Amino acid sequence: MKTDVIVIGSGQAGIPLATRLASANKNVVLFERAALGGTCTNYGCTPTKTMVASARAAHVARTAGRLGVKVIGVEVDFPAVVARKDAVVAQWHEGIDKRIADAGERLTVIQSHARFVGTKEVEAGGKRYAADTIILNVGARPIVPKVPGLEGVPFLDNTKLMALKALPKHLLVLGGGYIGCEFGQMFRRFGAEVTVVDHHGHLLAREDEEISNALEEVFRKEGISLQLGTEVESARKDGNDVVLRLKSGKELRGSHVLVATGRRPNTDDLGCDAAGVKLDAHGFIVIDDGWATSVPGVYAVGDATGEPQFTHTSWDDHRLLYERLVSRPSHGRSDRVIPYTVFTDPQVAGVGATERALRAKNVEFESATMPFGYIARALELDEKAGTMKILIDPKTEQVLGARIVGSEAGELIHLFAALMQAKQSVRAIVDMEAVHPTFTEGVQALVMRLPRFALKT
Ligand SMILES: Cc1cc2nc3c(=O)[nH]c(=O)nc-3n(C[C@H](O)[C@H](O)[C@H](O)COP(=O)(O)OP(=O)(O)OC[C@H]3O[C@@H](n4cnc5c(N)ncnc54)[C@H](O)[C@@H]3O)c2cc1C
Ligand SMILES: NC(=O)c1ccc[n+]([C@@H]2O[C@H](COP(=O)([O-])OP(=O)(O)OC[C@H]3O[C@@H](n4cnc5c(N)ncnc54)[C@H](O)[C@@H]3O)[C@@H](O)[C@H]2O)c1
Repeated sequence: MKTDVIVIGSGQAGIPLATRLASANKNVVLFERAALGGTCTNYGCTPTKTMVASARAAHVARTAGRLGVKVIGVEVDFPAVVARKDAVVAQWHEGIDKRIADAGERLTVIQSHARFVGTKEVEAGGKRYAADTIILNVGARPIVPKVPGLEGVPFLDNTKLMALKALPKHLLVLGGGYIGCEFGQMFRRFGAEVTVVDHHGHLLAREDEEISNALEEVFRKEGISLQLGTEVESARKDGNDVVLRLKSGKELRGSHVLVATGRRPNTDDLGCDAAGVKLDAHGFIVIDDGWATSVPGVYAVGDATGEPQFTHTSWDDHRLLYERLVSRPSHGRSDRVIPYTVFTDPQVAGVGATERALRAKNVEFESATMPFGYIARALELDEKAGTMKILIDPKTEQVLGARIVGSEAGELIHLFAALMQAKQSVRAIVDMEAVHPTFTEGVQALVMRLPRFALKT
């Protein structure tokens, strides 16, 4: 069958590209081998942030005494938490189904695995489909680290953990990155014992030390055990327990293990060789600044490209690639800033470079830091944990990087992201009147800690 456009994968870029192209009178075939909506909707952002909200409610109730409110007997109804999560995911599915229906007859959705059998030809469900334009939005899946014995214990990934019917007694988390931190704190707040193990010396290894430290302090206070800078040598099952043996000889015993050690692209079963689509050494699809692969007319978007693995990045890939496909000018991958947020409590949000990265490249910078607890709003709400950091270019006053660990950090970081995208001086934040009492006042105070913006006598 010949069509105008083939989209493989219904992730954060695949569905909007397929539906918008169909609405623009292209005949589109969208292939999806699992649930429509991909990782974010089914096993990622939507379910986790829904469950994080329940975990926070439990935490706020348990600690309400600090605000002079007595709460007696906080109990987490884990099946109810899971049911609420499933209901929110179902609500998203309704939205996806409507969007696909609204795209009309030009869009055909085929629930099947698709793989290349030629340059511009794919096979799915025993049939062949060809198109001049093919878009790959195949996403990624968990990496299973080479730990002897791990394959033999029934370890969990993010999908399996969220499908549990009962709360684990003691969750061992392998990996202290995004998933390890979000799930680790969430399950601790639900009432499980939690131990996080990472071979790096800090949680969120890519961050500057003081950023990781701020989160580690909170985790330790909440009773999460951190085993950092240590290798897991082997794993084994012992009765109902799972045991991780560390290189030091120490053994960690838990009821369940979550593996959260990064995600690899879903390209090993895509038949890229048959098409001549080039992959890098880790299996990521090699693309140019305009999402074009090594085969003219074949594009790739989202997690499988090796760009930062975020929903907003994949969605933005769709927005910018669509403009190119309909011959409207658009900027490329390199001309955008990508903010991010780890949805722990406090959140950890960032944009641009870390100090470590700037130093490694010998880039000149000025920096300022400020504890989050200095903010009036933080004091009033008793949300004092965290810290903030800004790095600017001394010549242009533009932001090179910013990090916020604190309440609503994921909202606040956009102040810096917008300035960076507009390539404007951070002076705008000094000159802006910030409403009192808001967290944004604290962001302004952070910027005014840079000596050039300090109040003068
Ligand atoms: C637990 C967790 C929490 C997360 N939380 C956040 C968050 O809070 N914020 C954020 O920005 N990001 C978050 N992410 C990351 C985010 O989910 C992804 O970056 C996002 O979903 C983008 O994915 P994508 O569009 O590249 O592809 P995906 O959404 O992964 O979709 C790819 C689709 O392609 C299908 N597919 C693959 N190969 C084939 C094939 N050959 N044929 C047919 N179909 C195929 C797959 O079944 C899948 O449905 C989280 C991820 C996880 C795992
Ligand atoms: N809030 C969000 O935006 C969000 C939430 C969840 C996931 N995600 C995305 O999903 C991606 C994958 O998340 P992730 O947490 O799996 O990966 P990650 O890259 O964030 O963290 C993986 C961690 O595992 C550690 N690690 C790797 N191998 C190990 C081993 N053998 N033993 C011990 N530790 C080991 C690494 O040092 C690292 O700290 C993230 O990078 C992110 O892009 C985003």
